[in-house]
Amino acid sequence: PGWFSEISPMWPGEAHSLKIEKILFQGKSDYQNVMVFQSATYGKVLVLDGVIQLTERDECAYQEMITHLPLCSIPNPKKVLVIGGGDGGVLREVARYASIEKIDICEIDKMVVDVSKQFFPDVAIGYEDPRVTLHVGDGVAFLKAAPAGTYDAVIVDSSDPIGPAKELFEKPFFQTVANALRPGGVVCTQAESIWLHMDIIEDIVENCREIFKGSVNYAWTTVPTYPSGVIGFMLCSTEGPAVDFKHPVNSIDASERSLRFYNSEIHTAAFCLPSFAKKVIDAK
Ligand SMILES: NCCCN[C@H]1CC[C@H](NCCCN)CC1
Repeated sequence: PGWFSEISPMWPGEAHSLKIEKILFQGKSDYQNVMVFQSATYGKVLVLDGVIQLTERDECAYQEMITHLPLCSIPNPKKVLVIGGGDGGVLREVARYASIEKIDICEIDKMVVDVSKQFFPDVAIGYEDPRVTLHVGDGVAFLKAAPAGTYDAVIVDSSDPIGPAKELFEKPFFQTVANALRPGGVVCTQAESIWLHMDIIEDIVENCREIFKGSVNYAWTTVPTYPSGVIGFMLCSTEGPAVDFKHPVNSIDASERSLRFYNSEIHTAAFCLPSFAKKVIDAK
């Protein structure tokens, strides 16, 4: 009955719309409004505070890229932490690595976990892996409590800076991530759109260059149902064994036939930027 339009002050003057077939869930958690609807052409859709988080049709692009860009850049990931990502899609991708022994996830909103398990079983399947431990709480506090050097990789699968994820875009958070990573450990964060948020990206790159003394790179990919049709990622490593994000040392795509989006060529291509973005990001 009608259309859902994603109107937000974060992308003024534009709105992507999806045709609604049926609204399946509407609720309000302690943190945000949660909605699920069946769309006409993108499968089921998860919306938080009016912002599209994922659709069944294109979630593979985001979940696979945010996971395999960092994890294919280090030889043998063993301990991985996911901040956010309550829908479970990143967990599904992390679970593909046999070398991994422990997967921690810290999601602030339990309703996101429960709603994903109920309406997006192919995404929430990530929770079924025995290596996964779910912590419901604030990611900043969780990281502060983690012993220094605990993780090989941290993946920050956050929503946008307006709402519960606001502090996941600020400098103190990046410092806590760096402390929780081993030398040569890697972090990958959701880093907005080069078409919409060059100012936010500029600040994030500047903060990351000051905190992460290994390599700092920006990658991007296409997700049709995110505003401007693209989403980016910050890939950073701490001082220690060198990490070359642009040339994967892991070829997960060779063994994983069920990958719908990620492959080692698109891994390398993801770091190629248009000139207007290169000028800002490489200059930092
Ligand atoms: N596991 C999927 C979580 C989705 N993360 C975010 C959801 C909001 C989305 N807004 C994009 C705003 C324009 N850059 C970014 C990804």
